[in-house]
Amino acid sequence: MILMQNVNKKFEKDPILNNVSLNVNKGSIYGLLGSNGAGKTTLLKTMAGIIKQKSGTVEIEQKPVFENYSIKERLIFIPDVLFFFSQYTTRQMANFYKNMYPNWNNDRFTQMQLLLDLDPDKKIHRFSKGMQRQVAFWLALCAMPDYLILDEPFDGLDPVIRKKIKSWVIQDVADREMTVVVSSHNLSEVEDICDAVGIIHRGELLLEKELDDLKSDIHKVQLAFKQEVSEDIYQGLDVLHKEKRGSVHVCIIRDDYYEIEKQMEPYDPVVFDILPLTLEEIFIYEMEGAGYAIENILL
Ligand SMILES: Nc1ncnc2c1ncn2[C@@H]1O[C@H](COP(=O)(O)OP(=O)(O)OP(=O)(O)O)[C@@H](O)[C@H]1O
Repeated sequence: MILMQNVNKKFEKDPILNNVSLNVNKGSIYGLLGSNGAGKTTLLKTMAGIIKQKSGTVEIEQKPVFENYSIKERLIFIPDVLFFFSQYTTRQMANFYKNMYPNWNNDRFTQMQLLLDLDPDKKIHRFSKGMQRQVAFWLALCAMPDYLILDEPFDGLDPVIRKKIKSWVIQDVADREMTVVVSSHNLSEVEDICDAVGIIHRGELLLEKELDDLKSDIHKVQLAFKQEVSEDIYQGLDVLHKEKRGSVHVCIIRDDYYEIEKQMEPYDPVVFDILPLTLEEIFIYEMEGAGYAIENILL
């Protein structure tokens, strides 16, 4: 489990992280979302123990991460700007990783070579940007980390490789409870793999939610009635947003499906549809409820 509590970080005098607290459960995939400059990279580097917070605590398995060698040999951070030793081939990097990470798996290195179709003896800097990213995942996953922290990991990967790598990550989460944190600007990019999502804006964590809770609990409802109806129809329901499109009422309600049905039935609607929301829609309304326009933060 990764736990950050009241973390503050400044660069010179500029506050970059403001009182950030977050919680990543073991064996889960946590999506960290935010616009350019929101503080995602700074937060991930702090979480990975690469930089030190000014105040607050950053712990993995209840131990501080910074300068903690026993945690770091089980944790891999793939940065948004990749780093490899110049002139090194993937095989040479693999030898370096073998010494750094005690759980290194050589058989896996050979198996993945076939699946990725990359030459391990070619100098990495001669690969394309997307291929270098594949090398980063290849090495990271062969190190068998318990914690994988990924900063904008899928940028530059083609859709086929992206799918393949996502499935390997998910497999490791399922098979051996690897814990993953992944940052992105794009909700739809991480929606299919995450169990929980946090949104950071100007160094503050605005929202942190488990996706299952969100999805089962929020609905788009379309209603039309023979006669005019008053606002009473919504009484007792948690309505996040409502608008009228012609004669159709469209509203977003955070409530149980059956509760909504029970409430509306006495008004005998001629149109009554309860629809699920996409994750992007859910966040738009959640953030609207918190007083933020998500368009300025993510879209
Ligand atoms: N080494 C540094 N020195 C000074 N300021 C920095 C440094 N690194 C980051 N910052 C500042 O911290 C803020 C947050 O940057 P950060 O890279 O964490 O954001 P981000 O959410 O990852 O952005 P992006 O999506 O653009 O990569 C920015 O205002 C940036 O200018």
